[in-house]
Amino acid sequence: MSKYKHHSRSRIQGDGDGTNLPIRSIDNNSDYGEDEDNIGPPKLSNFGSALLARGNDTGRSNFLTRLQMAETLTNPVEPHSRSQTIYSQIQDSPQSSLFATNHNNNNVNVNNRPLSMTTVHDNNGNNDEDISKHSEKFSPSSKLRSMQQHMKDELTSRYTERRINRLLLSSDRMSKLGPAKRTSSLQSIDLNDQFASNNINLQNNGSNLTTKSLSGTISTSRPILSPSNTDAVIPSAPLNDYSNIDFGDLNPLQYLKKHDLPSSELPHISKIYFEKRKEEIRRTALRKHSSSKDILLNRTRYIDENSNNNSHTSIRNNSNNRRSIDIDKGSPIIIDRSEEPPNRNSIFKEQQNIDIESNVPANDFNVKNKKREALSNISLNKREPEHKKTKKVEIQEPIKTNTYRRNNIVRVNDVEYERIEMLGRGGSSKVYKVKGPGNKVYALKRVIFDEFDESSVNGFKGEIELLQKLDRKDRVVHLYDYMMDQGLLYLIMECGDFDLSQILNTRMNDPFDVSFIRYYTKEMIECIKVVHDSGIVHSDLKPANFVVVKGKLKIIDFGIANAVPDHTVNIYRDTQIGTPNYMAPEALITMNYHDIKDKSREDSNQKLPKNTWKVGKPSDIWSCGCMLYQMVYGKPPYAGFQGQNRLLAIMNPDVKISFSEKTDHGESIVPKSLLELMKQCLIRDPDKRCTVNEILQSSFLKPVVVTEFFIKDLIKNAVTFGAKQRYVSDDKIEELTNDVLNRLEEFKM
Ligand SMILES: Nc1ncnc2c1ncn2[C@@H]1O[C@H](COP(=O)(O)OP(=O)(O)OP(=O)(O)O)[C@@H](O)[C@H]1O
Repeated sequence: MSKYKHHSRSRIQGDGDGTNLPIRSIDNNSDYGEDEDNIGPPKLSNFGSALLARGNDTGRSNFLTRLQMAETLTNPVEPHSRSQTIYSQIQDSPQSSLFATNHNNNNVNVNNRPLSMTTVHDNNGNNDEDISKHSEKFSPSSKLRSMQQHMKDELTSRYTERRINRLLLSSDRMSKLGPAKRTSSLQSIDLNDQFASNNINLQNNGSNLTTKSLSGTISTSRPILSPSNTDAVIPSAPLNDYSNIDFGDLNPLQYLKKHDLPSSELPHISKIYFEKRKEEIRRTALRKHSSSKDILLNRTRYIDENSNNNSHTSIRNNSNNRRSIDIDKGSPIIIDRSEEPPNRNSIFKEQQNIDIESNVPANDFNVKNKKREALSNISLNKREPEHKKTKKVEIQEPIKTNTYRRNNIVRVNDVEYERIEMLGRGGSSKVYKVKGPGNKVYALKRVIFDEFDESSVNGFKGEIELLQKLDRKDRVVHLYDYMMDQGLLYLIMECGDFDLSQILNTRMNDPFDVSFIRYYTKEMIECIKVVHDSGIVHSDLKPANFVVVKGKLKIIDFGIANAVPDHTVNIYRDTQIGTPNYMAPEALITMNYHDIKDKSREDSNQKLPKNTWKVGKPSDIWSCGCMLYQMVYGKPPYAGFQGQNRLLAIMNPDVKISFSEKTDHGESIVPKSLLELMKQCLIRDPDKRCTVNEILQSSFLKPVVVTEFFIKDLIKNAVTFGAKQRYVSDDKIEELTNDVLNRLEEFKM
């Protein structure tokens, strides 16, 4: 610093009078922003290096050319040492000063550049202060002096220019951020500067750059906050009215130069410039604020509407159909907190933050007033827009990532479930494998229904009730939790591994395996028994409604199930739903109220809707028969008929189901017990159909398994008995037969 001071002074002393140094710039395109990294004023030598290293080769070569010209004029005979010294100093020595350093080594090659053939230095250690003497020593010509003076002027003006710009920049910054650290460096310049009389005083708000005079050296004083202090600076009156200046991309200094204005106008122009900048910043912030306010308003309105209507993000069209919202795209019920509008507290916090950051001395009355004013205008606009913009992006970013993450999260009664994969989908539902608290795996069924359709609401309520009723029954998936809200139903259930339809599909081309059929038939009937024993008709039994949970088949989905008192009782539906392939004829045949002659309704004169369908426990048995049939022959009984014909075929008693003794593969013989069971399940008359208990006791599910030895022994005993007894009565034969059969019971599986 002192070095810098010293050289500055030397230089001015070299000027002779030291006054009214014109502010000039060699390079109008100087990027003063580069200077931001330098703390404190640049050293002259740095500046010299920067001048050459700026990348402007033209500028550098011009400068060197001028040096060389001066050299040539000064010393046409011995051109070597002096300019080379300058050149190397400029290029190489950040510590040295262009005119201050004494160099004895005149053969320094910097950056492999050829040594300059000219010099303004001698080898005797004369420094820049003595340049004029030096010049006189070698050549007293006035032309040389003016040349050297010109160069010095140029450097001085460059330095001055940079310094002013730094001051302007720091002043600009101060206007936005309040006094910053750099202020102290500015102050230290001022304190150390012996040319304090030639000050440029910057006022704190950055808008007033005032000066008494500009001369050889420009120093800055500490920004003055107190209004009384500002009196100390009396700006000279502007030559013109600059209030309508259009700066374009120019800063005040560039403007000054462009319009060839005297440097004394710089403070006035700067004032206008900063005022305009401030106004621009304010407007940008206001725009930003108003748009964020709009968003806030919209969100608030949106939330209000939703809470008032007790609805959620689902959108209905006029025909009352829910817009299908895929859970993949985010559940409407999920509250994405990252998108919640900022509340008043957060805004207040932001204001506080801004106040803290602004770091304005609190004891200053004006500043306090400004603070209040800024707060009342919502002080989001108090900071630099660029800075704010960056901050805004930072806030926005997590929303994206959050959105992605939250798409996998579903909240049911305040418990979060993370989606793992989709297990299956039904008519109006999707079922997901989810991870819940404690990393436990569940099945989450999400059903969209018309919340304004009473029957569907009741239907789903019924399903939940049935699942709850059957809770803890071993053959029904366990319902852990549910949430029914605004057209969406969430069921958190026990998770199965596969459903029966998947199992059947994978075994489709496998050889006929009676054990497999027996096993799954039994599993299926066990499930149906639990349902029927609870007085419930499922009425939509199909392979997809059975899932294997830890090796056990369990029943899911009671969507259209109904509670009925006993096997013989039917219920009457006003809607025909179910899966045609597995539906019993009675569930398909439309009845009108004249046709209804049902035991359970004889005593009632109740009018029934015109189109009704009769379903009862036997309907489930029919469905069961269809599934059995599919396991044996690969497809349900009427699957050969397409579309409408299938329904007609099921309803038509003349369309008989064929029970082949051979499977589709041809080779295998279908066991009689199995054939018999299928026939019993697929009897058209529901009243004649077998029940679940009968199926469970059927010889197919309870076959007699005896050993070869048992058969041999039986035959041997029968022959021996016949040989000994010449006459055996019919009663005796019956008795013996029953005895054998009773013994066989023990061999039933
Ligand atoms: N608890 C569960 N565990 C494993 N998978 C399941 C579970 N619940 C349902 N699934 C799977 O999701 C599919 C559809 O489920 P579900 O049958 O309950 O839906 P739905 O809308 O009632 O279908 P539909 O109305 O057509 O009967 C099932 O076929 C099964 O593959």
